[in-house]
Amino acid sequence: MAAKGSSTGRKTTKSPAVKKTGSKSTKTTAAKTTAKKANTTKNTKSAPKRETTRMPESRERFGDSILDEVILIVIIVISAVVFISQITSKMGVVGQVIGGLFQGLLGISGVLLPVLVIIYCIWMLMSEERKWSLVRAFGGALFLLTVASAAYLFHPLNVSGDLGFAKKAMELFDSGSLTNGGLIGGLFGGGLFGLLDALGSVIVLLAMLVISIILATGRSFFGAMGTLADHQKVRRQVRNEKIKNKADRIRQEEKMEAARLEKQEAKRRRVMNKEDFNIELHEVEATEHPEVKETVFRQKKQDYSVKKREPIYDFVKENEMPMEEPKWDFNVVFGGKLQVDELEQGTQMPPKSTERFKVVEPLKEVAKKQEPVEMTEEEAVYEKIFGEDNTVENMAEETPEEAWDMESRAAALAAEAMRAAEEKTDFHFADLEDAEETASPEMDMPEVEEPMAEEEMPVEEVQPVAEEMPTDVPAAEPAKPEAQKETAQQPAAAPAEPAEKPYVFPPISLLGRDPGNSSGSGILEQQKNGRKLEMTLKSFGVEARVINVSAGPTVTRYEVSPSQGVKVSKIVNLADDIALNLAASGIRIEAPIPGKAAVGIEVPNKETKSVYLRTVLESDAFRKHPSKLAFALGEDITGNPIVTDIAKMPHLLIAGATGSGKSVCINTLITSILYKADPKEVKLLLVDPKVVELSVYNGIPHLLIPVVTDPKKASAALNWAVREMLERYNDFAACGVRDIKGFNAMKEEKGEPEAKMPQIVIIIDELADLMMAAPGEVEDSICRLAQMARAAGMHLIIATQRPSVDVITGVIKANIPSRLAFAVSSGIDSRTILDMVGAEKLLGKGDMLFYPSGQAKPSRIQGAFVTDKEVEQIVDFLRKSSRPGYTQEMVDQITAVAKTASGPSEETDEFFEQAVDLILEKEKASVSMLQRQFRIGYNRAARLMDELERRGLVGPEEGSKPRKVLITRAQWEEMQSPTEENA
Ligand SMILES: Nc1ncnc2c1ncn2[C@@H]1O[C@H](COP(=O)(O)OP(=O)(O)OP(=O)(O)O)[C@@H](O)[C@H]1O
Repeated sequence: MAAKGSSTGRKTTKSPAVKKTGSKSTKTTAAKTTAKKANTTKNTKSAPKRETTRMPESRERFGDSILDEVILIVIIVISAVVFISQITSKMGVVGQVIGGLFQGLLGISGVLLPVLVIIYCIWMLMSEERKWSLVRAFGGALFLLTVASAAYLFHPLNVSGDLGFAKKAMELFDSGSLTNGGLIGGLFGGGLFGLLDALGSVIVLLAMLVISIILATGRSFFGAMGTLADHQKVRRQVRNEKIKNKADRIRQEEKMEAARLEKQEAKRRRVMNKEDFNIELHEVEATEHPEVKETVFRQKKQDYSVKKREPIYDFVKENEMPMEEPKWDFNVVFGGKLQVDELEQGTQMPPKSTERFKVVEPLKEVAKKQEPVEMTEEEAVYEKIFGEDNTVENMAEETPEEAWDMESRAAALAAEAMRAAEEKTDFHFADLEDAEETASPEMDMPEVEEPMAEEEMPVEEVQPVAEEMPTDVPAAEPAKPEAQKETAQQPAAAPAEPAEKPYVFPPISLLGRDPGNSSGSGILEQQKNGRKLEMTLKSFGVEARVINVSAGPTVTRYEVSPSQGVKVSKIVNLADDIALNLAASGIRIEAPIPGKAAVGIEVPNKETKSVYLRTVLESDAFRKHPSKLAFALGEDITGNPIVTDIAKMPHLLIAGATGSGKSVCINTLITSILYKADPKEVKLLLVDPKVVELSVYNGIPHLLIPVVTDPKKASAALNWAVREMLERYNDFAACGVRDIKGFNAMKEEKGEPEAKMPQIVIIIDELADLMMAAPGEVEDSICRLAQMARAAGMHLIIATQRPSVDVITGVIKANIPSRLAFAVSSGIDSRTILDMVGAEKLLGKGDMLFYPSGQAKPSRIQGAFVTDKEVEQIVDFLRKSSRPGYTQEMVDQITAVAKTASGPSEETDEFFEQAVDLILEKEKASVSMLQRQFRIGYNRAARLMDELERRGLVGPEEGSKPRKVLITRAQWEEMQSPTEENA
């Protein structure tokens, strides 16, 4: 079909030429009887000539017409006749003549000649390349000559040497047959043999054979050899590929099998966990927010773990953190004396838990083994607070100068003992006694076991029994009941007697120790990911090398150095593709890493690791930090502890979606202060409109006033803070100093250390709630504090889960330079907090971007983790060892401020009269004008405008135009006068 089609096509293209030729021959030859035939003949003959100009493509092709095909068929038939005539005598006389002629001339080659011709013609018919080739014909002839000569050499004819050439030739011709080379073979082969003998002749003939084949086929001999080699190479490659694929398949199957097994194992573990945990719907004890409910996973009630208030955190954490079970309690309380069997006997620990209470070497001995280290004065003090050798024995050996320490630590130990007993029995000593009065350094340790033995009884029964035998408990003399929780909930009613009592730093053992078993990404995984990263970038045309890898607790950073001419933005744009190739949940790209000629690609670890607050607090960075406001933030991307100074920030904005880790961060901040600063040096003002987050701190000595939960009071507290700040400025001016440092240094010099000013940290957990309640006042106070409080030693920490512009207003943002962003839901939120995207890529659970003032770019940090339970323990300890620092007087003072602060805003805004003056002066009114003029928030300005409208002073809203002022100054004065008269 194709051949037919092409032949039709060819005919169509050829027709004009045919026509032209026809007209030309008509002109030259007058009488043409068979014009068509003549035309056709002429056409075939003259075609090559014409086609040089008109149809160059068809000139090269033989067989474009049917006639060509006919010619080829005729040639094939003639060749067949020649061939048959030579192999049989049945072709008659003609056959005999033809046979004799060909065999006489060529011998065996006479048979090969028609065969070759037939093959060639068939090839011509089949092939697309239809052109006669002289070279091929020559190659064929050479081949026949070679064969004939070879036949002569192998089968020489016996020709008499005496004959002349003509006779000799006749004889060769006559004796030509299928077994020899005939006349031509005899002449050429004979000549060759005569000249080169047998070997030389064979070599020449072989050479001729190769040349003839090359010429006839048109294929290069060496090319063919090369192709053969290539074919073999390709075949080998294919075979290798197949083997590789098979290996890959097997590996894949193995992987899938491993994944399946892992899944099964995980399922099994989940089932086991489910058996261990009950799901309870826990209603938080906040009566003001009865709708607040959380689903928590709690360990099944065990006789030793029943407690009224359980911390709320997810069960994974509970599993991960062995500190939940007070291994360290026993170290500290019993100084390593208590043995496992005693414990088991006394506490009825379940077998799983007792593993953790292994025999602990007495700490004193451990201390002895340690090499004496030279300590600075500060470290020595620190060691007293943080060291684990604060056992009773050690305390007994202490000098009288350290008596305060002994006393306070005795209180601490008593508190520990009580807490341990409480944990075991659900019995709260706080309900019965005053820990301070009963603390005694000479505690009789074994007695401690007795209340624990009560554990064997059902929990319900423990309480009455405990009440009946208070003397059984070492630090449990009957005392006036002091309801600590009531203190927490009704702070104003907690008058604190001003008792001069030194602050006892909470022991570090109250915080859980890092078990150190979980790891970040392994080295192998890092190498694999590094290679994948390079390959991925390469596949997108980015030449880059991974030059360094830093593995942090939750993410691993690959430092990629791009080649010359690669745009950094190109790598940044590939973030999603890289995440896809590394099968990562999401990656963040830091381009470039500040101070390095590399781009940081942060990939989440498959296994994340919690950063324990204790680890950071025990680090030199925290211990040796000179500031009392050192904040143990967490660990950076390389796993180094990060400690920052709140005093330098000087104010901090913390924002992040719900559940991202803000509250834990605030807890670590407060805990850092509790471990670093005496209440005389640092005071806290905690504002918690959410009620549940910070109320736990009620009763600690650092608090200026009890935790403020009422938004109205919060705004009053901020007003108080502003006044305090201004008073401090007055004091500075009076003393001729510039800031709190100068003031305190001066007082120290004068020998009046008690007159020193404490630094104040104001912490607001959830700004959004405050902004809703009293937007204008809160914004005003925050701004004034943020602008001026630094020198006065007052610092603001503001947290919010709503990073929107109506909460974090431009004014607030402009005045709070340091930012801490936790995971947020969108790039827009990230921009609101950090002025750049990135926080939306964070992983949650304490993964944060810390952007302090003065730093070029935010740095990624995994926040330290402190559990609610640990916080409770620390607070319990502080409550028992010291008194709250606030007085009723102070609380009353703030309440009074609250009244005045809420007074005018409830009725008429304090700016009302000034607003009237302003609109009368400008003869127009708009909310933005009021905002600008009085520096108040939108809500307050809008309320002011509503009030103006209600009183008929301004007209209604007119879209974007300012409102009309409906009265004149004279009218307003008239309106005012009767009021004044009444007044
Ligand atoms: N640094 C951390 N390390 C490990 N896990 C953490 C860390 N911070 C928080 N988490 C986990 O995240 C959970 C939620 O944290 P947190 O309560 O602080 O969130 P939040 O941002 O305060 O939420 P909300 O705004 O709703 O109060 C915690 O219960 C804890 O399991």
